[in-house]
Formats: sequence, structure tokens, C-alpha cells
Amino acid sequence: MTARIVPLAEVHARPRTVALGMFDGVHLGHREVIAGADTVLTFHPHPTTIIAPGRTPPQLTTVERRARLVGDVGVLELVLIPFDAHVAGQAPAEFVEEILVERLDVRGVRVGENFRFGHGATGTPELLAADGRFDTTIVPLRREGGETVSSTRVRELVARGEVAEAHELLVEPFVIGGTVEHGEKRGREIGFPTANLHPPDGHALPAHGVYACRATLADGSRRTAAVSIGIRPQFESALGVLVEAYLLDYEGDLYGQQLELEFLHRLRGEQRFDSVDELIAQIGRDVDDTRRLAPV
Ligand SMILES: Cc1cc2nc3c(=O)[nH]c(=O)nc-3n(C[C@H](O)[C@H](O)[C@H](O)COP(=O)(O)O)c2cc1C
Ligand SMILES: Nc1ncnc2c1ncn2[C@@H]1O[C@H](COP(=O)(O)OP(=O)(O)O)[C@@H](O)[C@H]1O
Repeated sequence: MTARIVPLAEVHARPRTVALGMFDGVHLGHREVIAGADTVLTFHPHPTTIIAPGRTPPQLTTVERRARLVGDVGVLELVLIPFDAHVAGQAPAEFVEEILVERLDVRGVRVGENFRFGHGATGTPELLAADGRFDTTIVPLRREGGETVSSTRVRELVARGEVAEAHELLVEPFVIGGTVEHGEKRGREIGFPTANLHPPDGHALPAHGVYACRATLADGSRRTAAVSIGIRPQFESALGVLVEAYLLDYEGDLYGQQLELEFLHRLRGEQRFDSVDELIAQIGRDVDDTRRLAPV
């Protein structure tokens, strides 16, 4: 069940166990921090939008997806702290007093060992642990395949198109959701109509190429989908980078609908063929591969 998204200003104080962090992706390591907490407290928008504008890393998960993922592991509320000038300038002790103790009435706090907070990121897990008003659990960084699991590592996998490897660290597949927009109406002419998705601004995208995915439609139904991400070198297009999904065994109108894509396997890079017929033949093979790799 999805966790309730609550802005800090609307939260009610009650005895809580709170996990603190950004938790972008809700990966294996995050899940160890979150386990046993009833509340996740996170900063939104991302702190770098204030501290280092233009340097916000591409996001693996929207707030809505994070709420769903943390809800699935038992969290009831996802509390959002607007990371504004006030919070950015707050000393660690003030953050603890005002937000953790007064607003939230925390009894338990769970953080990863590299968590930092407060002005200049000077607040540490040890500082939390020294506070006798609540119990602090400091969770060691999870390692997998000899390396620390981190959002950065998952972003790198996604950026290289290694979505199956990202899936392993994320536990759930990497997902892009968005509204279906109008394209150039060429898809239906070549026999493969594609729903063109507009991903949220700042969201991570897999490397250009073709992927076997599972799609969830607005009504909750699921379809296998062959998805192309890129600039479509076969055709001159002014549309920039597109995320396009051909839904197998589907006919209907998706314009304006919300569509969610789970990326399961990378099939190939995007190509320019000698003829459109060759592109069509290749898309046919992509669709066969997709049916095998992403059954619903
Ligand atoms: C599975 C799949 C693979 C694709 N591979 C390529 C490709 O390698 N090169 C390319 O230029 N376009 C590729 N496309 C994009 C098509 O060219 C595009 O869907 C078509 O131009 C329709 O565009 P429209 O939705 O704007 O009408 C692929 C599309 C799909 C669904
Ligand atoms: N199997 C399908 N997969 C994807 N879209 C489909 C499918 N069947 C019908 N559609 C509809 O057709 C549209 C895509 O057709 P297309 O000719 O590629 O137009 P556009 O260029 O506007 O994307 C989708 O947005 C959707 O409304």
C-alpha cells in the first residue's frame, strides 16, 4: 500500500520511528534503513536545487513512486521537508529540536551511516545517537558485488542502459511514468503505433536504445511493451529525445493517459537502417524478443 505523502507543515506529532534520507530509488541499501520505520522523512525538492542549482542528479523515482515503494515495505507516511533557505541554514541541533522532536515527536530514528544534515551538512549520525530523547539506529552501507549500493551507482547503470542490473539493486524495476502525447503519426503507418511519453522533468532516462518493458495503463491493466528511447536517427525529427512504447496486443487511444513503463531488459542501441523496410523488420524482431523477455 502506498504511504501517505504529507508536507511537514501538515504533519501531526505522534510517537514515531522515522527513517531519514533522500532514498531516491528505494534501493537495497535504503530498504535496510527504512525497515521497521513507520515514517520516512525526506527533503523535497532535492537540496541541490537550492545549494547547487543545475547540479541536481537525475531522479530515479518521483515522490509518488517513492511513496508507493516505501509503503510496500510498511511505511505509513512520507513526510516532505521543503528544502528552502530556512532549512538550508538550520544548524543540526535546531533541525533535531524543531523538526524531529517538536513537530514529529520521534522516539526512534534510523539513518544510513553516511547521512548528513543541517547547515553545511555538519549534522552526523553520531550527533543523533548522542541525543537521549530518542533511539538512533545507524545502518552500515549495504554492499553488493564488492561495491557499496548507492543511488549514484544505480543512476550510472541506468545511464548505460543496464536496466536489468539496476533492477537487481532497486529490487523493483526502474520505472518511467508520464502522459501520452501526440507524435508525428508515423508509427501507425509503419505498423507499430507508439505511445510517446513525456517523462517528468529531471527524471533519469536509460541510454538511447530499445528495451523490453512492462507497461501499466491508467486503468491498472498491464501489457508487454517494446520501448524505444532516443532521437530516431531513421527520421529527421524536431521532437528531441523521445520515450516511445509499442504495446503488444493492444488497440485503442492512449492520448492524455498516464502510462508507466517498467524497464526489464535492454535489446540494442538505436540505429539508422538503409531503408524504412529494414527498420520495420528489425522492430518486428524487437517485438518478438520483447514478448519472450517481458511477459505479463
Ligand atoms: C521497438 C522499437 C524500436 C525502434 N528502433 C528504432 C531505431 O533503431 N531507429 C530509429 O530511428 N527509430 C526507431 N524506432 C522509432 C520509430 O522510428 C518511431 O516509432 C516511428 O518513427 C514513429 O514515430 P511517431 O510515434 O512520432 O509516429 C523504434 C520504435 C520501436 C517501437
Ligand atoms: N498497440 C499500441 N501501442 C501504442 N499506442 C497505440 C497502440 N494502439 C493504438 N495506439 C494509439 O496510437 C498512438 C500512437 O500512434 P502513432 O501513429 O505512433 O502516433 P503518434 O505519432 O502521435 O505517437 C498512441 O498514442 C495511442 O493513442
